[in-house]
Amino acid sequence: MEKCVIETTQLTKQFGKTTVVNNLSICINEGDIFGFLGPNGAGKTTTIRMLVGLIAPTSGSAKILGKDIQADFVNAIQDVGAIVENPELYPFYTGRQNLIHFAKLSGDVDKERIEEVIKLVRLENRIDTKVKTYSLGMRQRLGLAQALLNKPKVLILDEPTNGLDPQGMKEIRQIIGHLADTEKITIFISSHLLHEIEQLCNKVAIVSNGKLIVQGDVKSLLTKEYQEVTIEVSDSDKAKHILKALPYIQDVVVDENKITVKYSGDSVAQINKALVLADVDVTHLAASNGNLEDYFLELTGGEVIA
Ligand SMILES: Nc1ncnc2c1ncn2[C@@H]1O[C@H](COP(=O)(O)OP(=O)(O)OP(=O)(O)O)[C@@H](O)[C@H]1O
Repeated sequence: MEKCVIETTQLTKQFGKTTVVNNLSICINEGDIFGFLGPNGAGKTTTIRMLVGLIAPTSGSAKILGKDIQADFVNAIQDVGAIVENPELYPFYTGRQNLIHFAKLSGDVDKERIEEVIKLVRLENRIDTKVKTYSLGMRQRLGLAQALLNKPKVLILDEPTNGLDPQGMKEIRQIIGHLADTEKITIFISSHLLHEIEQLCNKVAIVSNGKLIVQGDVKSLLTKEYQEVTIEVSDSDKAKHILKALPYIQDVVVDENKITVKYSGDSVAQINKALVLADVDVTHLAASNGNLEDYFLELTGGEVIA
């Protein structure tokens, strides 16, 4: 079996009588972009705080590159870069001055590495302006640059796109994807956004109420076997009859003049064509994501993941 770069074994954290992380056992392999997915309050941040040694587990253990976080903290953490909560940055320094400051603190970071990380997070254009003028996305990218200074083999990121607009989210996703590809960094990323994990990660663990629900390949766990489209038509009874006869249709549900169709493959155009050829006017046609969210509700026992 492949070795785990990050491994938790029955990791548990209780605050008073409340169990926030409950017997969590997960394994992240080298080169994974691993999504740690769960609704707000599922215990993601608490897990990450244990992974980076900010708090101690109540029981169980966590290892990074085979080294135990509790028993061998300094060695376990030496190849880890992390952003937990908001990165601490100095607003009256420029981005570059912040990086120089953090490089000095960590000791053995040379000037070339500072230039490299600026490029990796795509902040070349704004690196010499003060951080107080940065957008949230730019601050996150500077935080990421700081986490990269020591050339980590493992990056642990707690909701790095939280609060960003869609463009800012996309930039962070692109940067993270690029880091995994070119720098060969294994990445652990928490999120409550299903679509984000779907777009970015190859592996996923889904947590709810501190418990692992399932872990595995994103493709096999999150990708639907069928797609869904809603159609509005002039004659829904006739449309239903026609659609049900088509080989790639899995299900047809009629609600007045609105029809929800589950279909396999790439057949929206064919669905449209079949209806039009049978003289059914299609007044509206829209792809929907309904099932994925339904699937999640099922998995998390009714808790919504956006
Ligand atoms: N120090 C603490 N003392 C008591 N309860 C805590 C503490 N830290 C976290 N909790 C509780 O543990 C639960 C899980 O919190 P955690 O922040 O780990 O969840 P999360 O999945 O990261 O969600 P979010 O995205 O909302 O931060 C929450 O109910 C929270 O109130």
